[in-house]
Amino acid sequence: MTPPAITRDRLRVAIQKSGRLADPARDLLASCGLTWRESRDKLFCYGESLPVDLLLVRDDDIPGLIADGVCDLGIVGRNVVVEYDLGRQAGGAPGALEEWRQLGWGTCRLDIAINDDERWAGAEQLAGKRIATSYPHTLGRWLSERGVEADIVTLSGSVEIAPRLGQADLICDLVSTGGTLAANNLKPVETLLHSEAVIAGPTHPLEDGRADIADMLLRRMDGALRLKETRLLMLRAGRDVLPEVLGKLPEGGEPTVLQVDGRDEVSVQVLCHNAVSWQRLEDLKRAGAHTLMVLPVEGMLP
Ligand SMILES: Nc1ncnc2c1ncn2[C@@H]1O[C@H](COP(=O)(O)OP(=O)(O)OP(=O)(O)O)[C@@H](O)[C@H]1O
Ligand SMILES: O=P(O)(O)OC[C@H]1O[C@H](OP(=O)(O)OP(=O)(O)O)[C@H](O)[C@@H]1O
Ligand SMILES: [Mg+2]
Repeated sequence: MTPPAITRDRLRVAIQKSGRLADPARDLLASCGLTWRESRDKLFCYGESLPVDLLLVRDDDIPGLIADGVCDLGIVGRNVVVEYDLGRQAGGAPGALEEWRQLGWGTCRLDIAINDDERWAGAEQLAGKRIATSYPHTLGRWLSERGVEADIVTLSGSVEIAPRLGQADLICDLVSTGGTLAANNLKPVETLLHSEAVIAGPTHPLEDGRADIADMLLRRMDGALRLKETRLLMLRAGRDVLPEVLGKLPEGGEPTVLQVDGRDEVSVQVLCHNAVSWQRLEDLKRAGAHTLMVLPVEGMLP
C-alpha cells in the first residue's frame, strides 16, 4: 500500500528508546547540535534547536514507521532493516527502505551456529534441519539462494538456548564477541550479514521543508562522524630539527608552521584524521619535538 502523502515542516527521526543503539544515537544527534525537550511519557522528544523531533521506540518498529511515513529517518541496525524489507518482499510488496548513511558502530554479524561438537560441511547439511532465529526472512533468503529447504523456527529472543531445549537443531542469530554462543556450546560457521547502525530512510527523497532539514542534519552528521576520529596534533621544535620532525608527522594533513616569538623555535599544528599513537609521539620526540599535545576537535568549517 502506498503511504498517504504527508506534509510536515518538521523532520521526525525514530531512535531506539533503550538498548544498545539508544545512547550512541542520542550522542550522534546531540553532536549535530540538536537539543530537545522530552515528553512526560518519554516517547517523544521535541527538537528545540532545530525542527527535528525524535520518536523513541523499539528498534523493530523503526522500519515500519519509516515505511508508513510516520517517521522520516531512523537510526537502526542493518539487520533490522534487511529483515523488514525482505518481509515486505515476501508479502509481494516492494522494499521500502534504504541506508542513507553507515555509522560504523553497533557492529555485529548474523551467523549460523551449530553445536560445538558437530562438523561443518556446508549449507547442504542444513536440509531438513530445524533452525531457530529471530531473522526468518534473512535466513530464508540465504537458504533459498543455496537451494536448501530447512524448517525455520521463529523466536523473538533467547535463540541460543533453543537447541538445548530441543526446539531446534541449530540457530541463526546475532554475534558480536561470540561469548553467548560459547556459553551455550555453539560455534559460528557461516555469516549471513555484517551489520552496523545505519541511518535508514525511504527509497524516495523527502518532500516539502523536510528535505532541506534532512540535508542539513545529514551534512552535520557527516561532519560529526569525520570529526570523531580527527585530532589536532600540536608540538614545538627548534628550527634546526624541523625537517626531521616534519618527516615524522602522520601522512595526509598539511602542517601549519608558526614562528615562536623571540626564539629560534617553531610551533607546528596538523590535523590528523586517525588516532595518533603513542609510538608516533615518541618518534616525534626523538626527532627533536617537545611539548607535544593531541587534542580532540569539537567543530570545523573548511
Ligand atoms: N551483541 C551485539 N553486539 C553489538 N551489536 C549488537 C549486538 N546485538 C545486537 N546488536 C545491534 O544492536 C541492535 C539493538 O540491539 P538490542 O539488544 O538493544 O535490541 P533489542 O533487544 O531488540 O531492543 P528493543 O527493545 O529496542 O527491541 C541490534 O538490532 C543489532 O543491530
Ligand atoms: O556475541 P555476543 O557478544 O555474546 O552477543 C550476542 C548476543 O547479543 C544479543 O543479545 P542481547 O544481549 O541483546 O540479548 P537479547 O537476545 O535478549 O536481545 C544477541 O541476540 C546475542 O544473544
Ligand atoms: Mg528489538
